Amino acid sequence: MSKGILLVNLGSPDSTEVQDVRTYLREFLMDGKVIDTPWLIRKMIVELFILPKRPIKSAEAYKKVWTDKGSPLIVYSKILREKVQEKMNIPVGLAMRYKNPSIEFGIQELYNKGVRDILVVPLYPQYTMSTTETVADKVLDVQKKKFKDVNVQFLKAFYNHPDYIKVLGDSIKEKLPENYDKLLFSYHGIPERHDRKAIAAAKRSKLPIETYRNQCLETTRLVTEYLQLPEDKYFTSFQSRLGTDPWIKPYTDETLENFPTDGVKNIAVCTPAFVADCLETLEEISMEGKEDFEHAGGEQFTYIPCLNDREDWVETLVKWLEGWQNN
Ligand SMILES: C=CC1=C(C)c2cc3[nH]c(cc4nc(cc5[nH]c(cc1n2)c(C)c5CCC(=O)O)C(CCC(=O)O)=C4C)c(C)c3C=C
Ligand SMILES: [Fe+2]
Ligand SMILES: [Fe+2]
Repeated sequence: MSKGILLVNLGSPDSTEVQDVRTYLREFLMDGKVIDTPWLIRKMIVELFILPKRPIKSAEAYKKVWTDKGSPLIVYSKILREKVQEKMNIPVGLAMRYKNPSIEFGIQELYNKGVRDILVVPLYPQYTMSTTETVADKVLDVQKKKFKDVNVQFLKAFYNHPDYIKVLGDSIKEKLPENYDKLLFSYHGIPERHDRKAIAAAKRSKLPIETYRNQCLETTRLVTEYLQLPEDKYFTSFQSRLGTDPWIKPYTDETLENFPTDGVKNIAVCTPAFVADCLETLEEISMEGKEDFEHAGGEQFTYIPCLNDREDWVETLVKWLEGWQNN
């Protein structure tokens, strides 16, 4: 059967217009694996409490990072796809979980090229219900409805894969200033409840599972071991909290505000839950986070970019994908 690859990332609004941001947020937040309440309650939370005002604020944030070619997340994902395609002799497609190019479009493109056996690559190093699981649900849903003769498989989360740890470690080493007080690993957060659900599901199925929080801590542990950093030189925190539920801690915004009072004035920040720079890294961390840190008395803030289209990251992906192709 003819093989192909589908890279999948989260997705962005089609433009920075408030209406486009609202449509995007509606699709994203009405996903039951993102806001995991019964449908009616979710609909009320999203329509009454989030969608009236949040799109206005988010549209302003998107405007600060938008490029001539569109959203950074999509632009970097497209370049990554092109570079991986250049090195592979089977079709490589790209899709977004929300908005465009959709998963259905991505599978259709591969299908039109004769592909009937697809490896889906969720571009998230750590797995959790609001990322990897929802990609799998959507792909399987589309496959059952429209592509019954297509076989799909999924690349496993790679948060502890030695190849990934090496690429991430090298990307950090290249940007880490000589004199810094701490390297902050800021991961996207999730509600604590999502990890509790993962533990409960693992117990029921008797399968081993790492919570999302533990996967993040493991990525930090392996990278700092690779870089031989002493324990007092790094810290892990969780960003992008939404709503009033408790999310996994410690929170990045509080960490950045408290660092200077604790004598931590020169920092570098990396964001290993994201493989491509996006709103959450460029605006929330490298702009807002930097400003809050400096306002609290911080002196030096170095943002370490995501892997984006780094050559060693492209080569690593190609190595993994060829492993599947030749299997
Ligand atoms: C309940 C809400 C959210 C959960 C859970 C969540 C998990 C989660 N998200 C990412 C990756 C990204 N999130 C991005 C933006 C973003 N995330 C949420 C909410 C939740 N995320 C919102 C509302 C937004 C939109 C922006 C905003 O209004 O603040 C992005 C950036 C998208 C872009 O266009 O650049 C990414 C990437 C992960 C990895 C994750 C769980 C681990
Ligand atoms: Fe998010
Ligand atoms: Fe954010």
